[in-house]
Amino acid sequence: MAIIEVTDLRKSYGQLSVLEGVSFSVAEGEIFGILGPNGAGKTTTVECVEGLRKPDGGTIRVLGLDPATDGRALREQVGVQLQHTQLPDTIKVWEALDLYAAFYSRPRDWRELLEQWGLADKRNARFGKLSGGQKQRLFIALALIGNPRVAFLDELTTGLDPQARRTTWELIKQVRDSGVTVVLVSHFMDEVEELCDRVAVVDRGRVVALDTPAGLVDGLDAAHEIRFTLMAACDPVALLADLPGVAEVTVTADRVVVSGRGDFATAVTAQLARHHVLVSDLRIDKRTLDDAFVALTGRSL
Ligand SMILES: Nc1ncnc2c1ncn2[C@@H]1O[C@H](COP(=O)(O)OP(=O)(O)OP(=O)(O)O)[C@@H](O)[C@H]1O
Repeated sequence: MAIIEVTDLRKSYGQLSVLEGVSFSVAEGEIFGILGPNGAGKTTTVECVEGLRKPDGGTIRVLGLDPATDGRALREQVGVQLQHTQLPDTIKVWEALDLYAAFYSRPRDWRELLEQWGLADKRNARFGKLSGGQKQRLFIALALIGNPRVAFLDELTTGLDPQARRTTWELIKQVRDSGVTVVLVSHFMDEVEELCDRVAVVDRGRVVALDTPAGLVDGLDAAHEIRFTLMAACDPVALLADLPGVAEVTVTADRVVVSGRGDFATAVTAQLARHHVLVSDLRIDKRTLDDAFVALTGRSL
């Protein structure tokens, strides 16, 4: 079931047209990513869906409600990650959670969230004294305090070290597994690849692709490649060209390049083993979400 439906969303700031017909839907229980270069219109899109900005055209339904007119009813069911400037430096961690819990009729127990997000020993610390990572985790805890059905998270792991990012990813998967739908705005390809069930790539105010991360990579014209050196004479074209997923086999002296799509690497390596073909320097060059992004937008993040 779609929990968010956005159809032909349009928005201009004065003469600047920022959204030119954005459409997508988010299914209940998924982690949905919004990926795009700077200025593509991601924040504008998400803030229209959250009811924080007013669109010029198109329709938005969140849990069947229009955020522009049913904001009050939606606020109970939607969690939004705050931006860094929105808490005073002097507020204590527990006070922030207690304050935000008071806005909701069925809030989560904030002590539980403190434990879950590794902030229990920072309960009495002032916001201004927290590290970047601790602030980030507090913002996520605040987005979840109202027991939302949908959570919007923007730049989830900015400022976190590699281990803290991995921990955050695991926690976000748990949030999804507990039934909360997550909309994630991100600049990080690895994060999107690891977390998102589906991704909308936004560029110049339009959705230029919408698929699973693997589907976006498979849609590339350029295929994955396997390269290896033959250690004894054999005919790799006869052996490999007809395997499922293989597009082309090129041989230059003893060096072989096999290009293909999907999981063709398993078929190729199994076939080599079955025919006792010994190879060396085997390398697999997989296309990545980064490649797909560059192909779709002409830019790298
Ligand atoms: N309130 C505003 N008034 C005028 N222009 C704005 C306003 N908010 C955003 N813009 C402009 O609209 C365009 C899209 O901005 P938006 O913040 O939606 O993009 P974004 O994809 O989220 O970018 P980033 O990744 O840099 O956050 C940009 O050119 C931005 O300068």
